[in-house]
Amino acid sequence: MRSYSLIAPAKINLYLEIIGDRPDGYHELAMIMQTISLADQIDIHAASTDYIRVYCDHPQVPTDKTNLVYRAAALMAEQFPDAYSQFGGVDITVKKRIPVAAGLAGGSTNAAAVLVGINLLWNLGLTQPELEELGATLGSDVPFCIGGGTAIATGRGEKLAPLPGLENINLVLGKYRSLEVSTPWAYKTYRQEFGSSYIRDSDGFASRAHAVHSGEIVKAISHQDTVAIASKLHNDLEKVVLPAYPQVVELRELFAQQPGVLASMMSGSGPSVFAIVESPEQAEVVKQQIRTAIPNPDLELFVTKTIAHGINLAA
Ligand SMILES: C[C@@](CO)(OP(=O)(O)O)[C@H](O)COP(=O)(O)OP(=O)(O)OC[C@H]1O[C@@H](n2ccc(N)nc2=O)[C@H](O)[C@@H]1O
Ligand SMILES: Nc1ncnc2c1ncn2[C@@H]1O[C@H](COP(=O)(O)OP(=O)(O)O)[C@@H](O)[C@H]1O
Repeated sequence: MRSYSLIAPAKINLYLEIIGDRPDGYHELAMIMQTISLADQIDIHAASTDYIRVYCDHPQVPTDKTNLVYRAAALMAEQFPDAYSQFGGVDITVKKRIPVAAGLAGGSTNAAAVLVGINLLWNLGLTQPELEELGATLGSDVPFCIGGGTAIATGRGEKLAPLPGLENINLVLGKYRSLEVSTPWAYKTYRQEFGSSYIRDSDGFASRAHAVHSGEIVKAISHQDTVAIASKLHNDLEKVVLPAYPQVVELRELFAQQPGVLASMMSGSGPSVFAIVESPEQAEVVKQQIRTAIPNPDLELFVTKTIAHGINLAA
């Protein structure tokens, strides 16, 4: 086949604990990652040229060499030069639905889809662990986005251990189009504000004196207990992002006040906020109530749910 269409779903973080800072400039994390049904579509075509070209319909997404999709294709070309010269270039179209710079891993899941798609297009036969290893060189969230589902991510986010998949947990997601949070800014600010509570060992690694504990939410996930999961949500990056973005605080509180909402929290480095809702019907009602309370068209709202897989071929 000379073209593939892939569905690239977003993620939320049900738990994000910053354990400490690392000598390589990253932070040591304990996260619980969860794939959701909100997704982009990535179409990959074998080109008649030997170029990598990226097309995208979203004004905030670059189509040059800085696009993670371009970087993923260039990585495959560099790693597999024989296949690149045999099969030629690729044209990649990104149909964006996932809000950009939102803490939903939009760029990372697009890159993951390109790795999976080119593996098929060039008949490379790479295994999922091999694709994950390549993905880690593009970004910390890329390995998770390949297989998706529910997983504990440690290290800088690239070391994965699967958890029992959570399907059909109902969510409402909100993001102000004009608000963007830079992930490097969020971590840098965290280091500046909370770095002093780290204990640094002789190798330069640091760990926080008072760690939170992911054990209880892991237990709740094993029991598929949505109410208990909702009561154990945690995100250390809220400590730096919420004070800088009062609109996000307001949205998070408004979500929490709606009937049927079990809990609300910011995802990743934000500024998207998600609410866990008891039923799909209530999720639609919550979306309407938020829209009535905040008629500002800058606020995008989505009804979505948890799913148990990552990158898939489009039907
Ligand atoms: C916060 C999270 C939570 O899932 O996601 P987003 O909110 O970006 O979706 C991730 O940790 C983001 O992962 P990702 O967006 O892939 O980050 P990368 O490209 O690897 O790193 C971007 C920058 O963030 C900082 N960074 C990232 C990961 C990490 N464990 N420690 C860090 O300090 C570093 O400054 C790095 O240069
Ligand atoms: N394929 C892509 N999709 C979205 N953003 C991209 C992509 N490639 C590069 N970017 C850039 O990456 C930045 C982070 O976007 P995104 O990956 O959506 O957010 P986050 O890291 O918060 O999950 C944006 O500023 C955007 O311009």
